[in-house]
Amino acid sequence: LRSFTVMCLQSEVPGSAEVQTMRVYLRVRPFSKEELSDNEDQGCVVIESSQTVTLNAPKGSANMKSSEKGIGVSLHKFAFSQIFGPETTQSELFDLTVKSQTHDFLEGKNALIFSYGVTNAGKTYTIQGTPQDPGILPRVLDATFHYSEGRQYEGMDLKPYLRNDAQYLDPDQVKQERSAKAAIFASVKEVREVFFNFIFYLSFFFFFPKV
Ligand SMILES: Nc1ncnc2c1ncn2[C@@H]1O[C@H](COP(=O)(O)OP(=O)(O)OP(=O)(O)O)[C@@H](O)[C@H]1O
Repeated sequence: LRSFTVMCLQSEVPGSAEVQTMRVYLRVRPFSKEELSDNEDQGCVVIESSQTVTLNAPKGSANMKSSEKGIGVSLHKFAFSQIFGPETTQSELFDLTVKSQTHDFLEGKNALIFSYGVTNAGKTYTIQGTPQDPGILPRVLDATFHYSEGRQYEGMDLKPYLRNDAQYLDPDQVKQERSAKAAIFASVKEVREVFFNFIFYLSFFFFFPKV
């Protein structure tokens, strides 16, 4: 059964260090034309309700063979926070799963999202998507940039520190930072001028080699 992806979403509960919430979603992708022509659609994944699914072992599979011999069962029922069928669009999936967590994340709460499934299940399509049909990641980035519009800190007295922290600078430190920045820009300008002069002389000799 190569046609489904499981997506887990774990987020922090405000005001509690210990209690964690985890939601597990199932997405069943449509069969491709090649899979349909290979008769892979055997009704193995049956969505019973928005939260329960029944999996029937495919014909000829080890699971089916052992159940025919009376060992084990060929039918399994699973429950999920929510199940999304093959008709679900990228935007519907985002709106119904990650959207509210994105808002919480932007307000400072931690969240973890991961997808799980066998090869060809649709993990990349779900997380990354295509330029025409973006997945969760570009949609979260889009929401993040929209959220940060008009919220940028205009002051110059904050400096990134380590991986995810910032230091406040006093007025003297701000002055030092400004002069260090000016020195960097001046050296870049100098390098650029030397480079352009070099290109100019090179093209001059190329066009007038005998001068
Ligand atoms: N919901 C969907 N609608 C339409 N096509 C889909 C959907 N999900 C996946 N596909 C298509 O199914 C194929 C397999 O999907 P994808 O590459 O995302 O699988 P994967 O789980 O990332 O595989 P792998 O683990 O091998 O990288 C791709 O051609 C993809 O475009």
